[in-house]
Amino acid sequence: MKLRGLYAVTDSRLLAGKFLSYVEAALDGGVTLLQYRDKSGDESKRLREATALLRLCEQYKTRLIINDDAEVAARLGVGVHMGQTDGSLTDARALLGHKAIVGATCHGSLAMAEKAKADGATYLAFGRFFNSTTKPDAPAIELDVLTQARARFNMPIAVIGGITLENAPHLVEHGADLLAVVHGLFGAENTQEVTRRARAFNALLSSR
Ligand SMILES: Cc1ncc(COP(=O)(O)OP(=O)(O)O)c(N)n1
Ligand SMILES: Cc1ncsc1CCOP(=O)(O)O
Ligand SMILES: [Mg+2]
Repeated sequence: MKLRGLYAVTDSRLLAGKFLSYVEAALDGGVTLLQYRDKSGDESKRLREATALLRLCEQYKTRLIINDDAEVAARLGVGVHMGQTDGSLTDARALLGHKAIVGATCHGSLAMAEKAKADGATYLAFGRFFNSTTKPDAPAIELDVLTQARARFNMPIAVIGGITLENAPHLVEHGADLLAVVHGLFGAENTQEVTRRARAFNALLSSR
């Protein structure tokens, strides 16, 4: 599967009061994958918001990914992103079927990436590469991991953590396919700026 471009990741706190308008602005600028990431633990809210995002994604022909929760992904017929403590990747793959996008957090570990590949991951996610206001405590990793991963894996590689339009070119040069971004995309003053940033992130990946 060819997966390359901007991977927009939502954040319920950052997007409070402007959730759908900011997501639609990003979709308008071009989004390869949209991840619904909500850590509130409010299940009915999660299902309601994810359903609203699915409608928008259908309109813009974008693939929706649910963070952490393979059951919700199965209910909606979309993909899932699984962290190291979010349950079994093999089970998620079995639940969602062979066509679904199943992403896996590998932090900075090639061994985790090998296992994720063997367990049926669609893409491998590495990070955090830079300081992140969204998840400051995520383990920091070096750019060198990306170089090694690119040389070893012939499958889509997502990168995450403090990515901005200024630092993203380094990640693309080192082999990233998907730029997974929260604050660097949605931490904008207005919807026009979100759209401009989405276009600019995509331009970094389309020129190579
Ligand atoms: C694309 C992408 N990469 C990594 C993560 C982080 O997943 P995880 O380690 O499970 O942490 P949380 O996001 O659940 O806090 C991600 N969500 N997306
Ligand atoms: C979920 C996650 N995992 C590692 S860093 C991160 C947060 C990404 O958000 P931001 O792009 O704002 O740093
Ligand atoms: Mg998780």
